[in-house]
Amino acid sequence: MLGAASFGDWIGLLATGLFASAQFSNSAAQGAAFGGTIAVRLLPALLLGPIAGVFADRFDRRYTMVIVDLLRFLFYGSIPLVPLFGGSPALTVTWATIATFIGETITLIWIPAKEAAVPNLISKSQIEVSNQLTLVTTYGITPILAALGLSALTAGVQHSGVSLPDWAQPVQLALYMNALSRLATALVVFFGIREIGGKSAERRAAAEQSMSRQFLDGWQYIGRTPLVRGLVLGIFGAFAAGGVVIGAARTYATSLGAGEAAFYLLFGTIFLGLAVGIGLGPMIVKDLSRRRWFGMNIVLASGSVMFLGLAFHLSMALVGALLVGAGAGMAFLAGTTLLYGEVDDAVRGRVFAVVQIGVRMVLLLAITLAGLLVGLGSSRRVDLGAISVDISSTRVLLLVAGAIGIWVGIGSFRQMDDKKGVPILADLIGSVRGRPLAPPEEFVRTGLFVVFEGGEGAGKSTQVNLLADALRADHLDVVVTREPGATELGARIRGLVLDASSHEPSPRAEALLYAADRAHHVATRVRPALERGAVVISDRYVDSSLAYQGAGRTLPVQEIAWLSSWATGGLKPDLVVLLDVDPGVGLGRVSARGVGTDRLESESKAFHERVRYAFLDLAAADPKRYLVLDAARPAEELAGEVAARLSGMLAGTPAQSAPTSAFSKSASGESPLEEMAEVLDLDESPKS
Ligand SMILES: Nc1ncnc2c1ncn2[C@@H]1O[C@H](COP(=O)(O)OP(=O)(O)OP(=O)(O)O)[C@@H](O)[C@H]1O
Ligand SMILES: Cc1cn([C@H]2C[C@H](O)[C@@H](COP(=O)(O)O)O2)c(=O)[nH]c1=O
Repeated sequence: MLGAASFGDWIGLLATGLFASAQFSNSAAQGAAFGGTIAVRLLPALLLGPIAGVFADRFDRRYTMVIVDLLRFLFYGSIPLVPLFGGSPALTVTWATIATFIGETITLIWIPAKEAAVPNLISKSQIEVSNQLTLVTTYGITPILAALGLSALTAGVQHSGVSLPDWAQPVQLALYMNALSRLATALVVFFGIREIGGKSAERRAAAEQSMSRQFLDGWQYIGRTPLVRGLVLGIFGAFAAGGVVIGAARTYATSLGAGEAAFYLLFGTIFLGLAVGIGLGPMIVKDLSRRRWFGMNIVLASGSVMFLGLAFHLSMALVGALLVGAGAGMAFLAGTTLLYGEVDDAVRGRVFAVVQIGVRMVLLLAITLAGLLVGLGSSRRVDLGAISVDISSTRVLLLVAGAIGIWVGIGSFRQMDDKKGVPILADLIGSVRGRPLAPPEEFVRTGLFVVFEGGEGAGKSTQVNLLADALRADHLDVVVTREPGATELGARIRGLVLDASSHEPSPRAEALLYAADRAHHVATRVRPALERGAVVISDRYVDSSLAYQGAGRTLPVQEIAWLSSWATGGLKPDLVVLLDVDPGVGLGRVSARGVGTDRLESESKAFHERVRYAFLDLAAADPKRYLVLDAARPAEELAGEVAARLSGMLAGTPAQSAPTSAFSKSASGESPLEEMAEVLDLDESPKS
């Protein structure tokens, strides 16, 4: 219904302009009448806008919408009637202007009432889709349909040769359509959407205040609520970027050496981008945090404005314009969706009134200012060998506006980020793939988390024990643990995944079992120990899943990474010691133990080769966090290297400042770790 009404509005906007200009035969008067009527249609936003929101919050929204629509039906419907009753062209245009002005003025009361009512009708999860639908129909489909419909009507009548009576000319019909669409909306809202009516206790209480108090309260609410303030400013920023491009488009097209058609092409491409962004954006980013997406889109729109400033070919400019539109559209969608969800019902009307008026003002101002500035500036052609570029005031303006926009975008991203610490690009890529990254679980981590990784028989347990003994010898709080099987639940999971006699789990089930063991292990053993400041030494952790289930079983490594990150709440080790050994050597050590092999140890040589190289790749990707050791070397030498690396890391941790610490000196004047490190005459500086 709203789509139909929006169609009526757009067709009405065009028709009123055409209707006014058709009253004159002189082309200058026609132009003035067309432009003047359209300007009048936009002007009321500036005049009545600020108090329109108060109406939406103060009075029953259903009645407000119905009364406004009935009035619009009467005013818009009266416009084509004036000449029918013998009105002169001057009177007709005057009345068209007055009726349009009144109609548009009261529309400003209708819009916030509608915007404020919608979130009460649908669930939070449906808000974005509903917004998408509204924005695409209002700004994408219906204006195009209106323009096409009107021209088809006019052309159809001209070609048919039928002479229609004065009251049934295409423009008149369009105006009746505009009026009737309003009557239809009034009837639907009154009879069909009764839920919009009534007022919450909060709104009833607020209505006791004076209108001016309510008006001020609305502004104060925006000012003191950081999220709402950030959203409102961000939305304005995105529209300012779009406005600057539109305002500068004509001279910009000339600077590209392209003609008048390029201007229309750029203009149209921005709107195409807007529609694409609003229509497809949510489908692409899926569950990405909307707060993050909002800031990212402002940066995208502004960055694209800068790109336009540098583009030297029309094809580049079109890509830039498409991205400006897409960024602005997606920012607007994310912003309004967040506003719908975050703003209380009692002030929603006022906040949305500020947004809708602000957006119009910013757009108008940006277009006008940009037009003015590019008009004032001059241009110089620079030859760069094969290509020559126009360095004009237009381009400088685009670069400056883009840079300011990026600054605003980064600011709003920082202010609203709800996933602090989660890398932006990885989060975006993960979301596009359907697995957004989770923010790390918050906890005060004072201990140190050390993990030993490697293939079968690499010597992990041996090194874990050597390190733990050295630390314990100095009465440090040390927790030795392993995966899978460190907890009671984990022990049962270990039996399920490793027992060669039990049914073999499918690769995905195996990955989930390891993840389940890890989730429980981290929650019940690792985190509590790290919280109290202990040194936690684990025999295997996340990398084992990446290597065995990812590379070994050839499951997608990113999916395993996401699963593990979810299971651990993002907990990463401080140090991973990778004991690298040829699988043949490691498996030889395992079989030499003479206790048989488990299900994974029995896997093929190729499987274990893949596992080995996956471990090495992981270490190469993050060398600061890893210590890679050749596990074919004697166990004591390896322990010495681990000790040397660790002693550097323990400095400054609570463990070190404990009354008895790894650094408390023995009779020889050295701590146990230092003594271990001295086995190989190693210094204490961290190595990778
Ligand atoms: N550096 C080393 N050089 C030679 N043998 C070693 C070395 N380190 C450990 N070993 C021996 O290799 C065997 C396997 O060692 P360990 O149990 O520590 O390996 P692991 O990596 O924990 O094995 P798994 O993968 O089965 O858990 C043991 O018998 C151990 O004594
Ligand atoms: C944590 C983890 C382990 N595995 C495999 C690796 C080994 O074959 C066994 C664990 O036995 P260990 O000899 O006691 O180290 O499980 C795995 O495939 N995925 C994992 O996440």
